Amino acid sequence: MPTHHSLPPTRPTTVVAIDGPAGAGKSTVAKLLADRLGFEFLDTGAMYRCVTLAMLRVPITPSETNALQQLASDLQIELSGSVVRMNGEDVSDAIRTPEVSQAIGGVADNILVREILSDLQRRWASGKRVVTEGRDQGSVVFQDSRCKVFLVASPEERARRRVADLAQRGIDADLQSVLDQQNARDLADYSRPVGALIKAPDAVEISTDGISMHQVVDKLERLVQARLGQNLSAKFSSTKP
Ligand SMILES: Nc1ncnc2c1ncn2[C@@H]1O[C@H](COP(=O)(O)OP(=O)(O)O)[C@@H](O)[C@H]1O
Ligand SMILES: Nc1ccn([C@@H]2O[C@H](COP(=O)(O)OP(=O)(O)O)[C@@H](O)[C@H]2O)c(=O)n1
Repeated sequence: MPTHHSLPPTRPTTVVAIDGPAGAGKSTVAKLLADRLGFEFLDTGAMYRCVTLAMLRVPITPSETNALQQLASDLQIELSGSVVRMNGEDVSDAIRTPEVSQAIGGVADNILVREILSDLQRRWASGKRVVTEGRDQGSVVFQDSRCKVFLVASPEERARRRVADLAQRGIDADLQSVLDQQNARDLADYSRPVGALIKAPDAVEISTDGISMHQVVDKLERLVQARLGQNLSAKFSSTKP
């Protein structure tokens, strides 16, 4: 039986939590910030997207709550950088179709699914330095984080970005229908009883309207330095020759 002294030292978990509505720029800036800091990047929306894709493939509906919860707890989700694997299959592109975005609300509303995925997120981050992004990272999953950001942009700007994003991936989408779908998702995200999109009281709100993603990352880096300065210098001193 291992003694207390033979157990490996547990590294503290350091989390920068970024929340905000769809298209605010969370995943773009979270990835860039993680690269700059030497942190890992956690895209929690990808987990909700995996459960939704699996649900559509069976197919079952969100109203089949027991089957949906069983599906979520049986699903093996692996996130590594920008690559997303579901039961070993690379689904990095398949989870980002408009069909998945449209069906995701019923999955994200399920309280037990949220618990399963929140638990997976905490285990994934355990002992790491992480920039995470989603809807409930600062308010629920990583409430203890000392660095929380609430990223926003106007609905029109977010929809324009999403259309450009889809076009780059060869998906032709019309601005008004993207805006309509986005409004429906915003409403669901802001109003769900558990895990609703909400600015944590200790989060800093940053608007990405009219500023480049690099300017946003500069702001975030300054915030991280101010809030986590000591933890960061620990990293730099440990990597010195
Ligand atoms: N500050 C910014 N200015 C302009 N476009 C941006 C900015 N930040 C992100 N984008 C673009 O907006 C789109 C949506 O960003 P994304 O990071 O996917 O948002 P979210 O993760 O919040 O849904 C991407 O195409 C991205 O390149
Ligand atoms: N932590 C999270 C992350 C995503 N989600 C849900 O998953 C959906 C897709 O998340 P996403 O981050 O991939 O979406 P985009 O903002 O990239 O469009 C959101 O609209 C939420 O309904 C959630 O409920 N909680």
